[in-house]
Amino acid sequence: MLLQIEDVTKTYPGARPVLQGVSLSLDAGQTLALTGESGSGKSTLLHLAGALDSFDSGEITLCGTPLSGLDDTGRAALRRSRVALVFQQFNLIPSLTVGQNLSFHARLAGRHDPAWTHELTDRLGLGDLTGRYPEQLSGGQQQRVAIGRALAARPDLLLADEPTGNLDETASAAVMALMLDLVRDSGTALFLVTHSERVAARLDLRAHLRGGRIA
Ligand SMILES: Nc1ncnc2c1ncn2[C@@H]1O[C@H](COP(=O)(O)OP(=O)(O)OP(=O)(O)O)[C@@H](O)[C@H]1O
Repeated sequence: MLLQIEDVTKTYPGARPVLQGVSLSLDAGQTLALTGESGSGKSTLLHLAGALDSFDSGEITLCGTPLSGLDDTGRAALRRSRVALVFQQFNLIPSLTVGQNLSFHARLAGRHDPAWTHELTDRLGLGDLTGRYPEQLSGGQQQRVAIGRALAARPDLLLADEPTGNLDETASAAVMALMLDLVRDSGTALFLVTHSERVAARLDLRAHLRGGRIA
């Protein structure tokens, strides 16, 4: 099991509980779509799964490591070696070219593989854009760079929070199709937060959050 979430609860200070006993699991290479109304806790759960934040009770085991026993430093180390993230905001580094952005995280993690980065660049249709800066790209192109950057380090788990939320329908469909092809071919597991039933239907597993639980 790559990711196991067991009876997890989470309350932000001064607020009512967001997650109230959530359990789900994901095998290596599996894809999971998480849906739920706005404010139901989808991003919160995704952040917990990626060791980005702490939780109150229950357990999350990522790549065999129970997260409850880790402090911020331990969580950061696990994240760097195993997890990649793609958000609605593309979060590219503005002062780096497309080519430099693509290899940035893989280099940081000591896992830069030029042949794989080259393949990603080609398959994402970014070959002619590697010398440009993020501000010189369309939204769809920027998100393709963000996906390439995320997968360049060959993570075990890709966490994607509404990755096509800022794109129009055509760009959104193209980016989603590329992301799904790439995660399947590279054996990366995908935990995807989406509002789209059509996208959710294409993944292996589905979970729906309601009232702080998986419905
Ligand atoms: N850092 C925080 N501090 C306090 N409350 C927070 C924090 N982050 C989220 N919340 C609250 O927790 C609840 C769940 O938020 P979350 O972002 O996980 O929902 P979501 O399902 O991803 O929503 P959306 O679909 O609108 O992005 C909301 O009521 C939100 O206001």
